[in-house]
Amino acid sequence: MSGPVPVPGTMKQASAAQDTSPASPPASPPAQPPVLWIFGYGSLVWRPDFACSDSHVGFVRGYSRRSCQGDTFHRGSDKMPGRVVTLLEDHEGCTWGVAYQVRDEQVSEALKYLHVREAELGGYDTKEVTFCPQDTPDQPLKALAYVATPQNPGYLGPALEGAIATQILACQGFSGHNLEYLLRLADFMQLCGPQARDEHLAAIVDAVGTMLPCFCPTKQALGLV
Ligand SMILES: N[C@@H](CCC(=O)N[C@@H](CS)C(=O)NCC(=O)O)C(=O)O
Repeated sequence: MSGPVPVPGTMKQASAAQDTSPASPPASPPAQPPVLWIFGYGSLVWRPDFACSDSHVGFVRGYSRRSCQGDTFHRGSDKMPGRVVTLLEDHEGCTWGVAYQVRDEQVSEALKYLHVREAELGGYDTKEVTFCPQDTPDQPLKALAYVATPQNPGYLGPALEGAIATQILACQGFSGHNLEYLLRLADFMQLCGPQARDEHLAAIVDAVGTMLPCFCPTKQALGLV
């Protein structure tokens, strides 16, 4: 369901010397569904940046959100990779986010955009998940999620929340500071309500809060009073 659509004319043509049978017509690009749901659980919850026809807040079961993916473009650099989130399979896990409905021409536009933003620049791959809208959890939807697996070169793996907070505070990239990424996601989770609490995310935010005075000393600490 994802990945670049082959561009007609770039397919390998059979050479005349080797093959006298008439060339088969070029394969048409893979058919894309007229309606597709895309599940966002990181920056996509607050910056989807693609046109959609509908969206719902909700959750996917069987996965936990973890800050395990390194990011050397959007929120970090090659020397100082930031930390962004991915989904880890977890039988007892539940991750809240937003599902966006794209229709008709929106489908190819969204997939083309997300392939660059998520796959090429972020190291994410696509995975089908079952999304439960907050208001109708008994009417689940199949959705496409972008997941950074341990096999991708940018994967950093788990770390203690204090170490993750230190890394986030020190990193920024093309899309902004890594702290903005964390706090905007935390803001979204606040809006989802207490039933959506993400202990991992909350622990990182708490750790950042204990470290910020070191980064933002008070006037007293600066001897200005
Ligand atoms: N795929 C997850 C995570 C997406 C994510 O955070 N991807 C990074 C790529 S490394 C991104 O798009 N960052 C844009 C930004 O930080 O503004 C989602 O569904 O939200």
